[in-house]
Amino acid sequence: MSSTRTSTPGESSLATSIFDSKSPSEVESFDTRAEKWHFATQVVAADSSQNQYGASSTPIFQTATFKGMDGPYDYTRSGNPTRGGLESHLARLYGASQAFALSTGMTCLDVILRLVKPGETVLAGDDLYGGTNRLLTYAKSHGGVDVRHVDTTQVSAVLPHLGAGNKVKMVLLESPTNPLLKIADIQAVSDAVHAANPEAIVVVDNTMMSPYLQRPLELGADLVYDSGTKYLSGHHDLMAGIIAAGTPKLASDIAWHINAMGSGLAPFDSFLLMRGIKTLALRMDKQEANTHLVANYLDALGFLVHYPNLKHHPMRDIHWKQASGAGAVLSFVTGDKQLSERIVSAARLWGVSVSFGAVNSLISMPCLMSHASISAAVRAERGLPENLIRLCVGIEDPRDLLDDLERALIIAGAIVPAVSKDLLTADKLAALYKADPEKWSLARAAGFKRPDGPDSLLQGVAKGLAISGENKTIDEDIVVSAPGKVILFGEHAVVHGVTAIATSLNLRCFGVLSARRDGQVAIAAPDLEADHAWNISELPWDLVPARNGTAPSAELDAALLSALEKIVADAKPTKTGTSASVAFLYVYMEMTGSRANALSVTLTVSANLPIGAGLGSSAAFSACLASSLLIAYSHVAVAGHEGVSAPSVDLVDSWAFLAEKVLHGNPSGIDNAVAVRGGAVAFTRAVNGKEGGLDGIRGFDSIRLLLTNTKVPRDTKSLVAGVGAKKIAEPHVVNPILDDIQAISDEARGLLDGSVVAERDAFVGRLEQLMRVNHAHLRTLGVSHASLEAVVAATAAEPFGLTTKLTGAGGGGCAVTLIPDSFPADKLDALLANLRALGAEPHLTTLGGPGLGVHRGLDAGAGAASKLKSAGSANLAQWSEGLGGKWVH
Ligand SMILES: Nc1ncnc2c1ncn2[C@@H]1O[C@H](COP(=O)(O)OP(=O)(O)OP(=O)(O)O)[C@@H](O)[C@H]1O
Ligand SMILES: C[C@@](O)(CCO)CC(=O)[O-]
Repeated sequence: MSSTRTSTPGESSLATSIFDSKSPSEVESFDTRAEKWHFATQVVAADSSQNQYGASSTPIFQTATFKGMDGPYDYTRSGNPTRGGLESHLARLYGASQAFALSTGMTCLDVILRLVKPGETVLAGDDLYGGTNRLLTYAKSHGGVDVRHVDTTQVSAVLPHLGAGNKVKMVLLESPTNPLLKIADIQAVSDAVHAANPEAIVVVDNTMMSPYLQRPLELGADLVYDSGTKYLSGHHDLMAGIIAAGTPKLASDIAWHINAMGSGLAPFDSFLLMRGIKTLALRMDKQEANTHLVANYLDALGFLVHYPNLKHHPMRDIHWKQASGAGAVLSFVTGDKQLSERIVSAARLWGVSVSFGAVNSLISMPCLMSHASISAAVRAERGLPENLIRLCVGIEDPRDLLDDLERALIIAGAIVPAVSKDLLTADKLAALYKADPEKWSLARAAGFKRPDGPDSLLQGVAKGLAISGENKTIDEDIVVSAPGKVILFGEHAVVHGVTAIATSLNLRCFGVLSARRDGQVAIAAPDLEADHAWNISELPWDLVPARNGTAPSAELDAALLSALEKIVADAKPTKTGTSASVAFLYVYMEMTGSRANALSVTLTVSANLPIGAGLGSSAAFSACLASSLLIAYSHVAVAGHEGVSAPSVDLVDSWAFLAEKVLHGNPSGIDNAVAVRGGAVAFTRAVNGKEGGLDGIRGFDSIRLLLTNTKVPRDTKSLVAGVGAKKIAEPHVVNPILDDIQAISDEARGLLDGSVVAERDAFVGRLEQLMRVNHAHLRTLGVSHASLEAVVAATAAEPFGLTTKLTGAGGGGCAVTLIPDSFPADKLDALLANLRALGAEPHLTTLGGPGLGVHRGLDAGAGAASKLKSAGSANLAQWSEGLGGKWVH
């Protein structure tokens, strides 16, 4: 830092200050010590210890006038102790003879330009802030100043203007420039200017760097100004400008003008600025680290990025010679102005705002915003691309910043998933971020590419926004399937945090997501006699909740849900068709995010599962819906003939759960967990701070179960809600039941997984006993039904003596009967006949089996969707065989 420093803080102000009471030796000791401190210490160590009450932060002297004739202050325009304290502090930070705090950065330039007389020349850069340009133009038109714009980032472009006869009084530099981040060699230009004319002054607008990263007075400049609104304050809650003068002569000239014009900073703003400055180094470090990640990410995606830390920056070496950091502003070119506009308007976390330097991140298009006052022709002449986007990076978590930026780029059509790349799972990305944030940012970029092809960009843009009226769609059919489930113990109780035991079923729902090219999205569910299409442009996209990353929101959005219920009701579907359509549109819209990202597709679904019978038909449907859309949007990759990876399974589960929430209101998540993962599980929902969990169990396949559909239709949503209401109204009845069902599930789990060893007969006998008690509890909870009790009675009657329990939501639907190993076939036939006579439909169904299935290697032209639509639920196995290829799980 310069050795020209203030001997007392007060001297740096226009007037002497309250610090005058300090003895020279005290002041010396502070300054001598401060000399050795690093910048991050100096910004904090404002020397305010000597004010009259020993206030540890500079007090606000909110007064216009001061009493008396011979005191150090008389009028705040000329001097104020709060401003004086700030200015002393700033003088140290800039290594200046004196520093001045003014009302704005532009006021600083206005004051500085007053040092130039009519007829004298000002050389200014050609990549300047719009406001700077405006003021210079005024000086030219009204002040008779010869303003010339040259490329000040090339010393050779400056030299020809310095010869005799040019009357160059001032050379105005910005480095890095705004917004193209070009670099001027401050030292080389200063040397050249001073060699040509010792009277000429070099002025540097240092706003992009702040004195933390660059101190131009040390490089030979004469005056520095800085918009204090930016990094110095850091919070966009005040406006200020700073002038730091390298010599007493310049300081006294500047002081004269400030006093004459009255442009000094007000006391309250001086106080705020002082407060902001103390965290300058801390903020800048974090903002810069974030900017490196964003710059790397955009660079790796193939955008032309301007940022002095990137290896390809043409003047990187000069920058690092004169500055200790690359700052927190970058700009990049997309190649298309409308594309840039869409990116900017799709950003959510990045605020669309002019200015920079605040702790929050901002995105802008300079040509439309900060540089709009420069005419389009001049912008073009100076090489400022209209599509340039400027990012001013804040202190947020970089994971959120990249998430938001990535989402904006996708929505705008600027990048598309690089499907050929192995997509990193969320877990791997999280680990990578922890280990090496830079690698993490590059790995994220590797998941995407810019749209390629002959008219790559324009095509991508058109696709991205569907401007051509043609929505994006998928390249080939996506075919999926998922099983239903049987709950053996714990239904309903599981909603309230009790463990339930369930297994998958060999009955499944099948789904085909197929392409459309008419700007519509559709569902065809022949089992429900539902076949509906909606115009994508007419869906309520403005209601889609903002979301981070690929996971769904935790809660349903009431506004979106009710809007979709209304839209679906207008199509007048059947009751089941209504709920399926609403669930489909809800998941589709939330996953898509915005209209620009929407795929025009049809989901065709059909199941050989009875619907609304307690066997998890809704969860199987939800899993098909979630997985096919996740594959379509490339959030889930199915590589070769391998199944879906574990993290992708979790992702499908979370989206299937979202659909279940639409269908069931308050589901526990057990049905979708089984539909997606298959096999048998012990599932505990995380509620009321209790930890949830999901464990696979074996042992189900060793027992024979008979499933009987009472064919009495019911609605899971209202049955679940009924138990919830009872729990609130009669906790003394419901809570002990829940505790007992927990004990039942615990014991059953032990028996099934073999951790409780029992003889076979005792094992079956105990399971039957547990089923009886569990069924009685469900009856008390009010979810049994006469039709279910009839099945219980028919199976218990002599000569059968079997145990039956309702399964799933109850209220009708299915019952499950345990068939002991020794139960004879003829008796079983007789039992089936009795059940049929009751009007029920008994099935000896195989339990267990795979979860989510994805079909690979579909025969071209298989017409999977139309065949599924017409197959009929009894013929789905045949339909599946006719697809060619194979299922992977
Ligand atoms: N084959 C299908 N096609 C389209 N939608 C279906 C299909 N099967 C189920 N659904 C959706 O799931 C809903 C049925 O859900 P419900 O929860 O009432 O029954 P369930 O899932 O069979 O029973 P439980 O939840 O007790 O196991 C239907 O109204 C429909 O919205
Ligand atoms: C009744 C219930 O426990 C099972 C429905 O299959 C509800 C749920 O867990 O979401």
